[in-house]
Amino acid sequence: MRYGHGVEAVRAAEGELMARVPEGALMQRAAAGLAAACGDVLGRVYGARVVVLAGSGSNGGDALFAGARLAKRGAAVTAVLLASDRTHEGGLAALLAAGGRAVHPADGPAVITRAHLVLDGITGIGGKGGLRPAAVSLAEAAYEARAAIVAVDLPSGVDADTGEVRGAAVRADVTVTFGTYKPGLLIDPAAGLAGALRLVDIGLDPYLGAAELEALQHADVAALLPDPTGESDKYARGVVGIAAGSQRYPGAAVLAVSGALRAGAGAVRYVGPGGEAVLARHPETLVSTGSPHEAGRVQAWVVGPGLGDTPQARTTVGEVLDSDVPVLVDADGLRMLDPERVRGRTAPTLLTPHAGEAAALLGWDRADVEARRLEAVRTLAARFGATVLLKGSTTLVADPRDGTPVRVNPTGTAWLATAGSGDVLSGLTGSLLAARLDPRDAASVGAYLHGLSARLAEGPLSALDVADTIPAAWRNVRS
Ligand SMILES: NC(=O)C1=CN([C@@H]2O[C@H](COP(=O)(O)OP(=O)(O)OC[C@H]3O[C@@H](n4cnc5c(N)ncnc54)[C@H](OP(=O)(O)O)[C@@H]3O)[C@@H](O)[C@H]2O)[C@@H](O)CC1
Ligand SMILES: Nc1ncnc2c1ncn2[C@@H]1O[C@H](COP(=O)(O)OP(=O)(O)O)[C@@H](O)[C@H]1O
Ligand SMILES: [K+]
Repeated sequence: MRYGHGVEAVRAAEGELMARVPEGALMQRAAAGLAAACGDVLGRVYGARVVVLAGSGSNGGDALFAGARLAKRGAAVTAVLLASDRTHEGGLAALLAAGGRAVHPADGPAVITRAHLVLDGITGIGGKGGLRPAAVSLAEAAYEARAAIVAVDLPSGVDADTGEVRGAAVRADVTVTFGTYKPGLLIDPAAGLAGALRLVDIGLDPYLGAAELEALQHADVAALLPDPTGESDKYARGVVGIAAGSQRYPGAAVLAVSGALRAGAGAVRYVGPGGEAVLARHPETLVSTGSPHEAGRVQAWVVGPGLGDTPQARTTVGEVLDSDVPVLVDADGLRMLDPERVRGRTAPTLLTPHAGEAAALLGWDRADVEARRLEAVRTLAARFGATVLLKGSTTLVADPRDGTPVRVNPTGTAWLATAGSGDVLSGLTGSLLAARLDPRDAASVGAYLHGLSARLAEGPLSALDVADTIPAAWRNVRS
């Protein structure tokens, strides 16, 4: 598991640790890890041209001390001092003593153009808002130069706690972060500016407290995957009911059923007008045309994909919500969903909106949901008393229980932004719910396998390709 903590938790942990170690020790640990990472990026430190963009805080201090270490190893290091009267004194002295030099920001672009590596030490967890004008031109010069850009702790200009980017920000190739991952490194749009992540242990772990975010890794997913045992029959493995599709969108039914069948359901019951299309593709499906409560016993329901917005669709959603098994509500099922109705359910509910659907449920603009995903997903979970999986370039899963870390999905590719891939996710996740995974686990394992399937499919893909690659993703996680 990868854990993430917000700025307050990091500052508190740093405070406790600093009281136990000699002054400056933490910064030296950070700088040592940073210099080692720069060495790896450069390949050869001796003779390399390195530029340190040094802001006025400790982030600049880290970068200057790392610059000093690189200078001692034979790099030509130039620091651009963004606030020359407030530069970290110890860091600057160390750099100068190691043979580095310092220049005014006006001279920055010229040295950046010739650099092999630019260290972004403008702001870290103390940064507020986007980059200020003097820093913007340096960040642009770095982006245009051929240098590798290594961000110190965070790409400067992003919001460490939320992943928001409210103005100009550094676009890094690598971010070397200290002690723990910050939310802004894991959640888009900021995460998209961080490049490859590298965590340096500075000894904070014992003081960090409960995580705010978690990202499952292969081993965590492997431990959660439901495998049939020798005793299992199809009912024990879980029967999933799918109420999806319409005359107009029968494909959504096929896709949701595909996702469910590929994710190990013992059986799939399909209810709705898409039965013919479903059977043509998946003859193993148990199809009925009546209403959900006439369909036979299931261990979980998926309702919504391609359902349309008719009175019949509403009745279907209502009936499914009346059931006493876990329910996943997606797409059209999310229209006009009543929070009290969802809160009143006796079994868990999992909502899987994309940003547009989340915006409609929240009464926000879609752009605000995309900019403030963490807040959006938490607000929805609290309002509906349900687990919420918010889809998009970063998929998040929030649980209504207080203090439960939000899960961030680390897999996926932008190729997933293809019509119908969300329908596959709903079927896949429904199967996991039917296999009796807790809704938060079902949602995060579902998103993980979905994203991994898309990656394994490599390149352009259709929604059915994603479904067809789920078994390969399952094996990949197990291997
Ligand atoms: N504490 C520890 O033990 C350890 C901390 N560590 C390191 O310290 C970092 C945190 O350091 P920090 O608290 O000094 O804040 P930091 O990120 O440097 O930024 C604050 C400065 O930036 C300025 N500034 C703000 N916004 C700005 C903007 N938009 N554009 C430009 N400038 C802006 C602001 O100036 P002001 O607003 O006062 O003008 C202020 O001076 C942390 O990320 C990690 O790298 C590691 O060494 C491990 C041990
Ligand atoms: N830029 C992106 N990067 C990664 N995954 C994405 C991106 N955009 C969308 N996705 C994923 O693609 C899927 C699209 O689902 P959805 O929006 O419901 O589409 P549809 O309704 O067409 O099925 C979701 O799993 C979502 O997380
Ligand atoms: K930085």
